Amino acid sequence: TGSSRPQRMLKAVQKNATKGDPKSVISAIDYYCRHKEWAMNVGDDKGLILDSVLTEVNPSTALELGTYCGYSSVRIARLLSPDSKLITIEFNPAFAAIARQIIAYAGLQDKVILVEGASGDLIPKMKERFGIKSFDFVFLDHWKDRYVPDTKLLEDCGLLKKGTVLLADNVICPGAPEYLKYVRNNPRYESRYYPSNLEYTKVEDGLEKSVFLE
Ligand SMILES: C[C@H](C[C@H]1O[C@@H](n2cnc3c(N)ncnc32)[C@H](O)[C@@H]1O)NC(=O)c1cc(-c2ccc(F)cc2)cc(O)c1O
Ligand SMILES: [Mg+2]
Repeated sequence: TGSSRPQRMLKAVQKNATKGDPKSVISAIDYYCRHKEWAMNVGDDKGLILDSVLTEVNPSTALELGTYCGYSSVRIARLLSPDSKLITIEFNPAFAAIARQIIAYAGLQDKVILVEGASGDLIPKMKERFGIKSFDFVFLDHWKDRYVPDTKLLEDCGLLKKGTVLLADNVICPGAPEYLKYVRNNPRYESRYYPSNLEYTKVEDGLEKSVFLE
């Protein structure tokens, strides 16, 4: 059987990026996905918005839901300060295996804890397993109909604190209409939409940033 798209993406990183250089890993993936084979990374355009929100928040503990191949894990971890950590959750073992290799190639394995499993099962275990009191930043990029249940789960597990920033990908394409309704009509959140485009295309998409106020 042939290779998979994630395997080809990893090959492109190993061929075109410099080991230990996160910026070159990001560029190698963006080049490959724009010119060779599309893939569902947050991408370079929305990536710049992710970078600016991260720089503003400067989180000590960050959570990512939906690692895929680790592109946004590398984007996030490269901007974390020395003792900060990113926990990223991915339930597809094949994707997780590629992501581990891409994160390691970027030299960021000490800042990223990749956990294999479903967000709904793992979020309630964050405190006991990883000693997390609360998250400063959450990047939602997994199944779009899990954004609302998992946000409620994070609230119920006491993993959000005053000022925690949630940043959600794909709120227009593929779309997360229930999530937009939830955060925009909820007095416990202050939300703002950042217009952009679906990764590597001209299709409209954007990120929704929601600050937890409770
Ligand atoms: C959902 C995927 C991203 C990953 O999330 C993991 N996952 C899921 N649910 C869970 C869980 N509950 N717990 C842990 N991991 C979990 C999965 O295995 C994928 O690897 N992302 C997308 O589907 C996605 C799709 C598009 C897209 C847009 C236009 C098109 F024409 C076609 C596709 C764009 C994007 O930017 C995406 O992000
Ligand atoms: Mg996405």
